[in-house]
Amino acid sequence: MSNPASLVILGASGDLTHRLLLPGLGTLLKQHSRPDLTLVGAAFDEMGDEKWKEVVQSALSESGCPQGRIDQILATTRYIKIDVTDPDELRALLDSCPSDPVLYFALPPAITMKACEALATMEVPPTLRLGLEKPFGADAETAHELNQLLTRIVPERQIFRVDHFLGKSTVLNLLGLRFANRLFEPIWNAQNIDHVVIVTDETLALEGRAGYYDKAGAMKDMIQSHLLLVLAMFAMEEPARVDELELRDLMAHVLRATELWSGDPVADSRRARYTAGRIGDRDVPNYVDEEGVTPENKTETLAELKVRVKTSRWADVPITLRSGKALGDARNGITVILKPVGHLPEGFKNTPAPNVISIGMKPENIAVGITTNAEGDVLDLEDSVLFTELGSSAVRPYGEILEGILDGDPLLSVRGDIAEQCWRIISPVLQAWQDNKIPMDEYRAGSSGPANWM
Ligand SMILES: NC(=O)C1=CN([C@@H]2O[C@H](COP(=O)(O)OP(=O)(O)OC[C@H]3O[C@@H](n4cnc5c(N)ncnc54)[C@H](OP(=O)(O)O)[C@@H]3O)[C@@H](O)[C@H]2O)C=CC1
Ligand SMILES: O=C1O[C@H](COP(=O)(O)O)[C@@H](O)[C@H](O)[C@H]1O
Repeated sequence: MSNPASLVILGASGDLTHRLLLPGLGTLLKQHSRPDLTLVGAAFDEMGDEKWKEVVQSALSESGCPQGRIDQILATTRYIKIDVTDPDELRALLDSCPSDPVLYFALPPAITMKACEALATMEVPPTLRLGLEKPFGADAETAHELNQLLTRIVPERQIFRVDHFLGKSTVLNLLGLRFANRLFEPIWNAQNIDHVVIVTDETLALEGRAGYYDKAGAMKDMIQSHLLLVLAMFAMEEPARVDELELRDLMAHVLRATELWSGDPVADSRRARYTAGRIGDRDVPNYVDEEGVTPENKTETLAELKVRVKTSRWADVPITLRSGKALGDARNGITVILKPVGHLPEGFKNTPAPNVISIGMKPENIAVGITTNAEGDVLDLEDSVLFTELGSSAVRPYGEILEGILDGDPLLSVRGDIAEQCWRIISPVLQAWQDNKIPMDEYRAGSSGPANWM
């Protein structure tokens, strides 16, 4: 049985709310009825209760939530027009919640900061929980300030820094794959792994999100948060038990040891921006011509970063993190390229390619490349793949994340020091980019990236 809670989505008219948050909630409600959950939508927009209910109905039914449970939510949900930076309006919003409030900040980071400053000036309900979207702050300094500000509002246990990649089943599966198999953990180290690549290439372009994205860019939007956390899960030492304290300590340990590969941001990072092109049957405009974009912001839509984890397990293993938008093919996952075998017996007709382990995040799967003899020829080597599709979790990543917040379980939320470490790692790169030390390359929308990156 769940506790009564009022889930207040600040930024209810935004892209995140209708595209990921509400559908995630729908998958959660499909699994577990939460009769005591009240949903409140709040934003600047004038949309009103009726339009909000349409948004909720459409997003929850798209996720397969049974109509009976949708009706339960629709019976009490309402929409409030608010400027979240105004303390009086926030106060009134909190006072109107019928049960323990959970404020979910689906807002641009600068607005989240202002809303938290407003909250810090008032007395809040002692049970108030805060769910904060990424990017957490806008740089290392503001992330630190935000952490300090938040602890003036509620204790750390009531702060949920959201990173929905931690709710993805393949990311969680890194634990099972490594620590519940004899096969993988013994080779999960610099003695056996040559290099690692973690990629999220999207075919989505800006999708009307200039207000947020043009101030963030690929490095802050994806690498600073999601991909560094995936790296932390990928590279962590073995936990004694799977709980919040162990996992978050071990993730922090990896991130504290993570540095730019050579220490020089000019050598260890690249950035690029898409120009007009075609993706499938969609024409995509030049990024700088997209509505709401300020070309002077010099926002990158594709970023790459090369790092190392300075522990004996990972010494000298280059790890590349890459993420971009408007690319021709979606790629989403971790590729682990193993070293060649120590010694290959003489006589084989060919040299085997290195074994590759691919952990797909979307779709979720694991592929292990192996080399065997070709049929009927003991000396001819050929490559094949052992492949398993991971059954996608019935609850989508945002459903998992919301479940943690509603149940008060911080396992899948990002601890404050971890968020700050992620910023520390990319800070020299952001500085070098700001100082124009690294060129802004270009790639055609629908291509696989800049020609000089191949
Ligand atoms: N979209 C995505 O795919 C993902 C987004 N996120 C994160 O979610 C956050 C929001 O992103 P996204 O939804 O894309 O952004 P949008 O620009 O689409 O939405 C921002 C929302 O904030 C509201 N807002 C802005 N200022 C105020 C204010 N002063 N008072 C009240 N409401 C305000 C807007 O209201 P109005 O429209 O009425 O002005 C709108 O509802 C970002 O931190 C982003 O990183 C995380 C994962 C995925
Ligand atoms: O956080 C974000 O993630 C989405 C990609 O998430 P996925 O679960 O669909 O892979 C990305 O499109 C968006 O720009 C970013 O803010």
